[in-house]
Amino acid sequence: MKGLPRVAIVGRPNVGKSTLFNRMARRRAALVHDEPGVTRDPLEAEVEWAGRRFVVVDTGGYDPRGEAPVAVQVVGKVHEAIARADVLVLVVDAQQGLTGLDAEAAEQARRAGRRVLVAANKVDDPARSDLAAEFYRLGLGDPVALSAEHGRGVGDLLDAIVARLPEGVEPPPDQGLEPVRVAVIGRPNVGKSSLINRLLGYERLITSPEAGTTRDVVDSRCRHEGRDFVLLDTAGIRRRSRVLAGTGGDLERVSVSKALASLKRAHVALLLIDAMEGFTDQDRRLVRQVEQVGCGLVLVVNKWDLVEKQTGTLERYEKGVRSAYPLLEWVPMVFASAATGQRVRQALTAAGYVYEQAGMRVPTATLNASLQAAAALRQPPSHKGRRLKILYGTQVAIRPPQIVLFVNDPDLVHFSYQRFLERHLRAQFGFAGSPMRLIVRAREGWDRRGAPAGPAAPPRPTRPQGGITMAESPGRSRWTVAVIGAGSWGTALAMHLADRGTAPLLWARRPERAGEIARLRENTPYLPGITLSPLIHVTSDLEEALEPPILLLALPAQTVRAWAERARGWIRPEHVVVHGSKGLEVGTLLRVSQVLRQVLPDHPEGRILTLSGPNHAEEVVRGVPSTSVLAGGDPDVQARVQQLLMDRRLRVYTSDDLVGVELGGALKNVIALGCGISDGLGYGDNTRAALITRGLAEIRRLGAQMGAHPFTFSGLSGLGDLVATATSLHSRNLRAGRAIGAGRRPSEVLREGPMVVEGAPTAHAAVRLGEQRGVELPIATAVHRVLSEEITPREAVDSLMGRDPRGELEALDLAGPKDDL
Ligand SMILES: NC(=O)C1=CN([C@@H]2O[C@H](COP(=O)(O)OP(=O)(O)OC[C@H]3O[C@@H](n4cnc5c(N)ncnc54)[C@H](OP(=O)(O)O)[C@@H]3O)[C@@H](O)[C@H]2O)C=CC1
Ligand SMILES: O=C(CO)COP(=O)(O)O
Repeated sequence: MKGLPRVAIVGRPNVGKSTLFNRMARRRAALVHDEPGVTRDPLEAEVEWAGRRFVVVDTGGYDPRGEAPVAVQVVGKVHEAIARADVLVLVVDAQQGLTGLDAEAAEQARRAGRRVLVAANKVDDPARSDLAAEFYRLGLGDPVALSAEHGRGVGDLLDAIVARLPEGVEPPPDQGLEPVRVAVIGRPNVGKSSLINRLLGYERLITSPEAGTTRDVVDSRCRHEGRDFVLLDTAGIRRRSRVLAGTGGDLERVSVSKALASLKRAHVALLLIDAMEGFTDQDRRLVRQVEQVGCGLVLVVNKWDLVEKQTGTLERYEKGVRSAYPLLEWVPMVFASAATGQRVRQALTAAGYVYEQAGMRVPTATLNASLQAAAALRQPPSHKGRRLKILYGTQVAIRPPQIVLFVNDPDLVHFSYQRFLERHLRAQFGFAGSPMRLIVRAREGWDRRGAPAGPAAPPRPTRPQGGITMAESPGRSRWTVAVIGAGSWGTALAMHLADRGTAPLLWARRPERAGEIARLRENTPYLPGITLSPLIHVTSDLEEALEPPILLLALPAQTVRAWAERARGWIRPEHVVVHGSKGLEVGTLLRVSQVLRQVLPDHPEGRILTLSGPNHAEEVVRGVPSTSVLAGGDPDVQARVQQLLMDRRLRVYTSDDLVGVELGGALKNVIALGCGISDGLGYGDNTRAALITRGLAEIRRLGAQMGAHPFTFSGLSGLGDLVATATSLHSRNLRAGRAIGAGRRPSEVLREGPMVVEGAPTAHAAVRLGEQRGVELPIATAVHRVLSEEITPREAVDSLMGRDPRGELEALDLAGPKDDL
């Protein structure tokens, strides 16, 4: 709702503001009750009328004379809502007539300098519109006579509002991800409203130590890690019996039933418990409630700052809570403090994760392989000589995941075996934080007592190979993520995402290429023979490509600057930019993340990352088990991207060594070229092993000098990627090197295309970097001289082998100055 004009409904208590709000928002969300002052927290809703969209805000009753602490806070909230509004609707009660408080509220509204409309409510009898005339005296123009209760006159009011909205174009309706609806639940006074205030970043809801302050279900939107969340605040949930017997009366009962109803609207519940009080019976009941409703769960241990800690306190605490209820074993726990803000946002990260997990869909083939493995691990039970047979299983629903098991005889499924199966499936697939439904059915055609009546073929799997896919949720835009660059790597990444159920947008720089890929559903020059998933939307429209919050850049390193300059105008601060380029910029000697930061100086540093590792596009696209590493960015952003990409085919690690990971990925290409040259010359495995090992030594030397962690080069983006590139026929660098070693002219080989040979420009940059920083790089220098046609491949080998004797570990600086570029 960001960017929409705002309309605030104001007025003294009990004039019918909430009823009017509900009419305008066409819903029954605000509590409507005869007791004055019921609505305390501002409610918001998006309204569309006569082609315009705006946000309507319901405020608490304006009563500056009220002395209760809550009444004082309400006045503050009303002022806040007025200050943020473009148009004010002052609601008055036409049946009661003009009161002193109406006049005061009108004065406040006038002073705010906003456009004001007077809504004379409760004109239930159309013949009595004259009742509204009296309010003309407020000096705010013609009052609109209406009856919010019956809906009469509300259209006229909406017309009048639209006529007063500021000029301008509202942003298009949000086409991003479906917002994750989060219900914040817990016993009274565990800090629900404080937590929400923290998450929203400003005092949005009224908090008070008085139990039961938040009487209404209040929806509030916020964004976290590029995703929208709707927080549903609830009344403190108490046991129904206590409420009924308690003192709150009617109003409290309404609040509690609405709070429970909000669980039904939620994707994920954040259950707050009080760290000092521990996990209580009431908390257990709430977990059961969540499990019955079927939404996801995150447990937030609030007030953790107040707990005295010794070694192992957290682990002991966690163990105790998890053992209190079976589902809790699988639920993310966040130890937070709403008072200090500590780890509060992690609760949203966890909620996003649980949302994704609950939407996971396991292909039937994978599920059945897992069920077979389970049966091998633990023999199914038998009774009176008959053994349980699990014929096949299939996942029939998500949120929560529902798996139907077809068996020979459901009576043979003992509770403990069902529990074992659930544990086994969770251990394999996760479904973290989500209840899981295992439904056992007798397969039709099976005689309960004996053999099959017909062939028992399992249903055809939806995808030929295994792997887990994330379901596309209703309303979830296809564009969570855009892959920028439709070469080999970009296409493979897009396919990987699509296989996980995330519909990506794939940007190709040339319209004709985008058109061809879209038409053929194949990227023929780069990944021939691979049929593109229908979930991939191909575009060459850069503005469209920059809509999604996550951008995965798969561009040649030398082209990143020009692309970022073109994209700059559309890149928003919330964009997470992950680049997969493996190279150094020749002109500036910068790493690609540095290039991005130079072009986008105001972009949050925590949102620029790199993904690197031994990942040949040709193999990733086939789902060959692969590993990769994500570096840079804030840990929570890393976690989000990790979660976006990771599954049982691509295992994604994280690292905080951006310099090392980028340098490893860039420089291994140079060494791989060298290995190719050696192969082309007809040398053998000894030479390749020598080049890999000594090449890594010089990468580490330069890296350490630039502030990288030396161990990074023994990792996936160092040794791992070097081995993959220097030994695989998929590698363009290796192939180019081989052609050159075999006698072809480097300039000709490098011009051939269409695929980029990153090692060539990077060799040039590396040599200059080495000179600048006084680091010896003999292999990179030899490769560079061959590529520039200064020396022949054979001369290069002679020059390397003829160097002065030295110790193997000589000049291996393990720590150098931080890279300050
Ligand atoms: N291939 C792989 O397995 C992996 C590659 N990488 C890295 O990813 C990056 C991209 O490699 P990869 O996809 O393999 O490269 P490819 O050679 O397969 O494709 C290059 C892509 O870049 C596009 N391109 C070329 N020039 C420009 C430009 N000036 N502006 C924008 N786009 C341009 C090409 O478009 P067009 O077709 O229109 O020319 C093409 O889509 C490299 O840094 C590489 O090292 C990382 C991991 C794995
Ligand atoms: O980086 C790659 C694999 O990890 C791809 O290497 P090439 O660019 O040499 O094909």
